[in-house]
Amino acid sequence: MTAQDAAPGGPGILLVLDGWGHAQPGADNAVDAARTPVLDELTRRHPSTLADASGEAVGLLPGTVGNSEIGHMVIGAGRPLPYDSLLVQQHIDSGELRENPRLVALLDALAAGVGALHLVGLCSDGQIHANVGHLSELLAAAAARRVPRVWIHVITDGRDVADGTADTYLTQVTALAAAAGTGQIASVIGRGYAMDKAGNLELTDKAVHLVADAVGAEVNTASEAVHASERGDEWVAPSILRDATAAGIADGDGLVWFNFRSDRIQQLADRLLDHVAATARTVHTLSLAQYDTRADIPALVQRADASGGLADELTAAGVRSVRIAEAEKFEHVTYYVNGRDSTVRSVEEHIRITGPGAPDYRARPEMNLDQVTDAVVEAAARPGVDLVIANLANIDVVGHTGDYSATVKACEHTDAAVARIVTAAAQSGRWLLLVGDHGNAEKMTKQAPDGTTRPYGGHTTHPVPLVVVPSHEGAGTALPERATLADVAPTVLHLLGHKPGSAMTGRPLL
Ligand SMILES: O=C(O)[C@@H](CO)OP(=O)(O)O
Ligand SMILES: [Mn+2]
Ligand SMILES: [Mn+2]
Repeated sequence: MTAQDAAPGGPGILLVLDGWGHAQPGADNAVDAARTPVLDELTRRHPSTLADASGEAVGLLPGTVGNSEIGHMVIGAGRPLPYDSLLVQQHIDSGELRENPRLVALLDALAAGVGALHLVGLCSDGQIHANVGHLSELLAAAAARRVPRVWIHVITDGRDVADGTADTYLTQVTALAAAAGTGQIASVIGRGYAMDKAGNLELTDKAVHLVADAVGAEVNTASEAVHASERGDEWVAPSILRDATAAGIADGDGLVWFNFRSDRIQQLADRLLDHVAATARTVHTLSLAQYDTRADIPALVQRADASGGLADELTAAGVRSVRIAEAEKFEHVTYYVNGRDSTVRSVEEHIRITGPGAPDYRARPEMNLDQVTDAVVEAAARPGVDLVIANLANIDVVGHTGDYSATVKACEHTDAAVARIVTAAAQSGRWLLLVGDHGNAEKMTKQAPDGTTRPYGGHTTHPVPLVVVPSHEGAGTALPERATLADVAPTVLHLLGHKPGSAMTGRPLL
């Protein structure tokens, strides 16, 4: 890319409002109900549109809700990327998974050595971290290779799907095992313990000792464990089935992780493998899709290449960017926007805001938003910074509590933060592009399989608002009626005065 390619452009701010989706006004639309005068005014006064952030528009299976990983990867890549859930499903549908040489070798070794197979993963069809449907293929493969014993370690959800649905998924797991002719639920634990990603190792260790050593509350049935939970499906206590107290990992066993997303299972995977090795056991382990673990876990399905996006184009053009988010979403504005690349490039500065976490954000919908906003305002004031890329986590993270009023507050806190950022942009002659990464807070209830309407803190297939606030009044033409997240990077490059990257299929929206 050379200077003469440059269109007129200048410095700016790319601001991702996580979980900021668009839907018609309604009783469960917290985004619409919240008092957000600044966002309302920006959307009214400046070029804005709706961007598709789910399904095939971003590289997911049709009808699949968006998620932060693919959302930020596509925002950075400027093109849809086949996501791990899609690649795994294709591998299953083609029959390749069942014949995958790595899987066959593991299963045959267990059959020959009479070792047990442990299957560990989130059991729901939320399609953000896992799909319980993938379990059936693994069970079928184990049955076909005559593995003598298959233990299923269930992680319950309540976050990607409506809370209070874990029992339904347990029934589904039991049915899948019966259909495959192999597999038995050995343990049950909530994702709050097993899928912590914030370094709360006391939570992770409960899952480690449950799966590795069969240490947990003894229950007669998995349902008993679910119904005993006082904090919903996400926090089902670590429980071991009475007829599976021998289900700990024995030397020579095999273990397949069936979450296709790494970020919330990798802490458990590393911790469990360390523990097993430290107790003189060898476990042969595979993951359905690639993990970012310290341990080298061979994957059955490889990731799509996500290079050639914004990070590469900014580096090539010498455009300096500052990345800012609080811990919950820090990897999103660095690793994922950069195409699953943890390199801190010479033109990048990464600022991770830490502050008091809260196991329950209902009580703290503001999270660490003030500190994040301070950092954005400070970076925007620096002339040497061409681009600020920041994520405001509140609408999504508080949305995941499923608590409508807390989520309304999260939207209102976000609006106040946007007000400060708009002022900072104007004072430093910057344009500002605001966009959601997927929907969440615009739909806070969902019908459960039993027909009841329940609180829902999960993601949606709704489009997300995309607003371009020009660097000076009067600039900025109308945007197309509809866009996708793949158009964000080409638009950011255009606003900076550069052409889209050659690998980008999205287009500049103005
Ligand atoms: O919290 C998470 O891990 C998922 C929901 O399970 O949300 P997001 O994709 O926004 O990170
Ligand atoms: Mn998100
Ligand atoms: Mn989310």
